[in-house]
Amino acid sequence: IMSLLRFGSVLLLFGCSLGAPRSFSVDYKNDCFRKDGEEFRYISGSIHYSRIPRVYWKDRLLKMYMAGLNALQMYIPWSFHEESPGRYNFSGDRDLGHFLQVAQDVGLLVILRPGPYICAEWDMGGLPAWLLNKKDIVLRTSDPDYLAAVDRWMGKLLSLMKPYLYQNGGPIITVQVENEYGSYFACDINYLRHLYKLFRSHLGNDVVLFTTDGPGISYIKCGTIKEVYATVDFGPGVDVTAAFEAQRQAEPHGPLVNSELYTGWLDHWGSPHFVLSSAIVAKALDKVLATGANVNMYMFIGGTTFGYWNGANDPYSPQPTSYDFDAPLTEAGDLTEKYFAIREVIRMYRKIPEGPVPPSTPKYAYGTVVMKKLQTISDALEKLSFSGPVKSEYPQTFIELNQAFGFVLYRTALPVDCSAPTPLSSPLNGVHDRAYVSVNGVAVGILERDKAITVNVTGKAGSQVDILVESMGRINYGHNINDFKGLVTNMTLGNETLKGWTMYSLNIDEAIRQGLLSETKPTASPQPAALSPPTFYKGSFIIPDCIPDLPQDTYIQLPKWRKGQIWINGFNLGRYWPSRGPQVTLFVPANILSTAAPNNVTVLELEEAPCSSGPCSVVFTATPILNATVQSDHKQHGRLFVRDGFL
Ligand SMILES: CCCCNC(=S)N1C[C@H](O)[C@@H](O)[C@@H](O)[C@H]1CO
Repeated sequence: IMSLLRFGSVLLLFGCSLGAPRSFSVDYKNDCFRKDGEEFRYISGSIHYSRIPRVYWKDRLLKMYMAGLNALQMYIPWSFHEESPGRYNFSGDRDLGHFLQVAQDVGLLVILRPGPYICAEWDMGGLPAWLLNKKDIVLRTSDPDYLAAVDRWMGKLLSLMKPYLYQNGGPIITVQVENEYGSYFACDINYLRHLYKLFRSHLGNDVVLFTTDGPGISYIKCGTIKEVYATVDFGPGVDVTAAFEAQRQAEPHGPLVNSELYTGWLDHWGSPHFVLSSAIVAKALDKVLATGANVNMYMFIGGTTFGYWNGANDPYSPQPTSYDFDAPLTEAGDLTEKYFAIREVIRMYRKIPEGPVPPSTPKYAYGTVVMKKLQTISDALEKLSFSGPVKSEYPQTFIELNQAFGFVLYRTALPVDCSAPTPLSSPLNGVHDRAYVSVNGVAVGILERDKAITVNVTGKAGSQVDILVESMGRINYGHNINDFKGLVTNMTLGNETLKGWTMYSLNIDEAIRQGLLSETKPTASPQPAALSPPTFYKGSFIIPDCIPDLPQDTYIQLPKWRKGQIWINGFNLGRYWPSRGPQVTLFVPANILSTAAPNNVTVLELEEAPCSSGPCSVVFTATPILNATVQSDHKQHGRLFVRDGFL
């Protein structure tokens, strides 16, 4: 008997139990989930590992656990892990397995949302841009080329996920198929059925699969199949009873689930920063929990969309670098009044863990860093274009030039003398998404998708016309997610179509990593101009290693700069656009800073840096600014105020 007891205790030590095997299922009889045979309700929060540095995953997850959550909900952005076909990346900040292990160590179960499409204000809703190599691909359908890529990706991903299923000893209790498919135009039930069979083939028959759709029959009709448990999502202000009645139309029995109770909302460049009061969120959470329903709060922490990863809404409206979402934990993981208000609501429904909540991280104001002018994009072409120039009669798109993100330089020449200002246009609004136009190295204007399709140019025949085109992020929701970038239609000068193009695919990130950009000899004090050709600037600062606790998190602000991209020690921090707002500062996580060497700051200013009137600088401050006044030329999104019922 002693040896049996000893053996049993060893098994328990390793999380096995001599009793019933680990199980998680839907109990249709009692309208609930069951975990290991016991009734179970999840109170969950969304966190995107792809928007938080790996070093901070445990801090954020602990804060979520201490708020009283028993689960987290996470997306897997396909493009984050397969940037080109067959080249997978699951390391460092993309180490999915490590994130799942930390979640389990902290004591959080996992609601996995692997897509293949995820929306999430992520470029093309998480779908990799290289799918657009097939120009007429119909994404999120039974398109054979799309499904072949999905089968390969899901074969790789779901095989990695299987050991992390709850039944197999891991934290994953449920897996979502697709994402709000009922909101998509295609309504291709065979596609959903294909995904169902694909998920079952890799994950087995035990794991609970579910779908999520808006709380209405119009969404549920095309978003659900009988083999997969249907859930709904809705924000504060939506009538809870009506929303769950909609779910009951698809699932007369089984647990009630709100998969996305919005705690805030997304931002767009040029629109006011969205905030939602703690009282509204707490009241909405209480109403949902009072029904006995399961709930996931979207977002519990939003984090940062680093690099070029952000998406856009349609009509074309790209989202900013910050994904703060006015969530209970700020972009930097700081505790807010909303965090504690939510915690008090949860306390009414389940025991809250005892003990200290990990504190907000200190922020350090490293101060001003003087910036020196480097080369313009046009001057540095041979350093930036690793693949060299491509010539063709008509402009090619980013994808045709084998580029997914960032910038491409399109070069041509004036075919005739333009002594009078002559319109250079994209008559079909084909600049995707913003273009910076120079003639013989002099900036002459900006073209912008849906906003500005013409600039006037002058110059002699043969003058060099440089058009730097910037992708601002692919549409991630709705009919037009197959969002090609670059000059996607022809350009005209006057009434003539411009022909004879030389295009440079630019790998700026690699050029900066290799330190290829050089300073330029200071020219005679340039006249202050309203616009300059896209130009690099560089500065550096030392963080002394004798100050305890440094480096710490910080924010970077660029006073009087207009729009561009920032790299710190080669890490692509994201886009800045203080001239449009609402975001003015960018979060700088401590892990990209160093006390062992000077910290290099590289800025690509696309419009005009405040450097012509003397030394220019950037500033590292301790406080974020996400709600600056914005240009009011931006309309809000109907769906935002209609579907999600915000007050
Ligand atoms: C303006 C249209 C927004 C569409 N997206 C909506 S409703 N959302 C639902 C979607 O499932 C989620 O990924 C997020 O994209 C969320 C908004 O944060």
